[in-house]
Amino acid sequence: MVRTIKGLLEFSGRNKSSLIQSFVYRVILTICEVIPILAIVYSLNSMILAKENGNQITIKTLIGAFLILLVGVIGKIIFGSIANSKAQVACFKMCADKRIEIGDRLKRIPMGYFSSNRLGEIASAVTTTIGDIETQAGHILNNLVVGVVHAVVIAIVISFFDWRIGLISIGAILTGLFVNSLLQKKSIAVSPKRQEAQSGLVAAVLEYIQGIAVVKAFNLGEKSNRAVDDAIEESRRCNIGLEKAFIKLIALYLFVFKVASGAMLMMACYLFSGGEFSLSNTLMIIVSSFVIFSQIEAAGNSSSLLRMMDSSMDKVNTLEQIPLMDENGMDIKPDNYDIEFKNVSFSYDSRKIFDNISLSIPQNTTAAFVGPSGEGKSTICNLIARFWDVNEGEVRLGGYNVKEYTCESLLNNISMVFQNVYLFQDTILNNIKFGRPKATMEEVVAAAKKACCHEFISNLPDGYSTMIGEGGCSLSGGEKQRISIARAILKDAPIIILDEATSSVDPENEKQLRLAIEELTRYKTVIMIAHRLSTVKDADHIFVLSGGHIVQQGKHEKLMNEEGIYSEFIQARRKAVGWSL
Ligand SMILES: Nc1ncnc2c1ncn2[C@@H]1O[C@H](COP(=O)(O)OP(=O)(O)OP(=O)(O)O)[C@@H](O)[C@H]1O
Repeated sequence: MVRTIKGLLEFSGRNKSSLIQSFVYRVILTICEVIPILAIVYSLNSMILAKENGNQITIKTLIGAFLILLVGVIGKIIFGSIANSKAQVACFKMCADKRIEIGDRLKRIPMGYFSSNRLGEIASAVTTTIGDIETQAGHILNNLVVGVVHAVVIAIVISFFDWRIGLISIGAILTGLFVNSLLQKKSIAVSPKRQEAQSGLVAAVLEYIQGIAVVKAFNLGEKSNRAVDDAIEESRRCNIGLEKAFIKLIALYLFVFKVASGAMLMMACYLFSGGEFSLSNTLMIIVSSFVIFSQIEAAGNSSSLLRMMDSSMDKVNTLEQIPLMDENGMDIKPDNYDIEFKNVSFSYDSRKIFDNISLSIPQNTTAAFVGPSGEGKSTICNLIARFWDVNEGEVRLGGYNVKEYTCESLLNNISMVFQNVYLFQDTILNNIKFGRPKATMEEVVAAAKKACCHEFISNLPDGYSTMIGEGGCSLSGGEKQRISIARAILKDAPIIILDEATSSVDPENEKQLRLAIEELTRYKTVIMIAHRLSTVKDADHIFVLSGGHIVQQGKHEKLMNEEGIYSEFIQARRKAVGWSL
């Protein structure tokens, strides 16, 4: 428990003091909960004393007892609500901070980290795992703190009346805590399995949703459902396993306190019958024996969740320990935008893509990469933007190795327009402003006009405020492309990486797309994966990739006059299935 409290305080970051305050208020609240017992003792004593003297209990005594009771109740309400709100607000803030921290971190880790399994892991960590901590951390820890403090305070009070009954209650608390530690040990074994199952479930559901179009097109309903069904089954099995693992120990935990309550009660009666205990003390112990363990018993259920929270925090913390690519990066503003590959070798895991390639792209020129499918054209772009790190050699931008930049200062220089455009579930305005969040409406409209999308946006019912579906699914391919170009125009970065769309668009859309690209690439350094002969022909420099090397390079005319795969391809274009031009 102490370990979890320490872990939670570390996890809470800047909300640590609110969390500590909530614990302190909980302790005061617990003391307030003991006060009514004092009121009972006070009234019983007065009642018995009055009876012995043949008198009636006075109004003054009753008011006194009532006031003691009132102090306890008011204290409980005030400190309980402060403690609850402090703990809950601290948990919400701490989890919001964690989600933002993880989001920031994800931008700065290599793309290699994001395999499909990891997507499930990350998604479940950010949603369900942090969600568990958010909703449960405050309650679990408060229940435990209240449970233990409540029992200890009453045990101390009882010890003043009779040390033997005090010993029974303290012995029960210690035994209960021991059983509790067994419970947590058990939990160490089963909680990570449950979390693994949770990640697997999220990964399976994500994959199912992402591939829903293929599932429908190929009528794979049953087959693909099986993966989700299996993940649900595994998650169910782990959840039930978790419960089963705890059932016996929780029963033992409750048994200890029930037996102790009984023993306290019997002991009080025994001492009363032997004349060692007054009636009022006996009644007080009887009342206390019912109250003393009520909170710590309730805390027993929470304690089984303690380890679950522990492993939730561990899981989130591991995400925070992924090494950042730009830990030692500097905020660099280069003087020029020349791009250079110096003896670069690169592999995805064991699959080698480039073997010692060198190339240079002077600023304000257009470089086109062509070659058969899978030869590494997109990979060139990924290396320039440092989505991946080279294995050997250097990629340089403006005279600096891309590894010397912070990710942010490197990407400030680059706009990327992908073939598969992704638009966020937000307004068109915000999707364009993604390129420069502080842009004014006039600047957004100017960019949209240059990208030839102002007209169709203006014709939408809500214009720029029109909401688009996740992934931009309510717009046509050409419209999405032009919005992504508007976004890049607004960013106005000096380097443009352009993966030209291969999908055929109608002539009107194609004309608009070409105009938009012309606007985007004017006076810029352009790296393009070209799919159309017309764009390749105009490039200042063409690089032909094959077999992990640059097999040819130069202008279109030069390459056409050389023997090699470029001219062969152009001449026998119809045969060259799979080429990107
Ligand atoms: N994240 C990745 N992990 C492992 N292998 C990858 C990854 N991305 C690409 N590859 C592989 O690296 C090779 C080069 O991929 P890349 O996308 O750069 O080729 P490309 O020339 O752009 O292909 P295309 O013209 O078909 O788009 C391919 O064989 C591809 O399967």
